[in-house]
Amino acid sequence: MPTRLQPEALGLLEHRRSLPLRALVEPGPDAATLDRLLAIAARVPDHGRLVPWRFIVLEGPARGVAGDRLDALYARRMPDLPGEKAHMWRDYLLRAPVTVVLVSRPDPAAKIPVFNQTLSAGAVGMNLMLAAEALGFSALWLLKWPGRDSEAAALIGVGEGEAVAGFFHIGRPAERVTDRPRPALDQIVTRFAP
Ligand SMILES: Cc1cc2nc3c(=O)[nH]c(=O)nc-3n(C[C@H](O)[C@H](O)[C@H](O)COP(=O)(O)O)c2cc1C
Repeated sequence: MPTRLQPEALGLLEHRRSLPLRALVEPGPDAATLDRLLAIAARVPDHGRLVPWRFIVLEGPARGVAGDRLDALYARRMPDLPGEKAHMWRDYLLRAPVTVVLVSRPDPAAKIPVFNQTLSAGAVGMNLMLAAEALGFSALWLLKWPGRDSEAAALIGVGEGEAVAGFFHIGRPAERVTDRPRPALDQIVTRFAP
């Protein structure tokens, strides 16, 4: 088959970069667009077709409710928390119009190694980033305390045996940012020379 370049796809792959949370603004994706975005995100290599990942969508007022619950737990954990941080997780979750929590749920009893299953979740994350961009949005992949603490993660519906692979904050891009340094190929590529 002849090679067919896809310039738009290449442009996206060669120039995409993350924006800061403050630059992800309303309007977020509507329900149909978010479904499309998640369907694209889920189109990844998946050894054994185990679907070892899932999504939890935080949108609308549910973001604030989730944030309040996280703030309450955070305050219990940190009795000396300064007053100005009392609502930090609420503020965090209300920044972007939509946040998708990507949950990794490898099956340890499966024949497929857990590592393979975990890598598949990472692939979902990157696909989600690219899908957001292709649909006219921008996404930021973060994994802060609410995703790393199992009790906090449970407050937003993450179960036992599951782990948060990332919070994907999605919105319209309100800023342009210059690229960050990328690794030089000679630092990361070697050729096996027997
Ligand atoms: C699993 C994962 C977790 C991350 N968590 C954070 C985070 O908590 N805070 C942060 O500043 N950046 C975090 N990052 C990095 C940002 O997502 C962002 O990608 C990076 O700063 C810029 O990359 P890009 O412009 O190439 O997309 C994380 C990245 C990954 C893959």
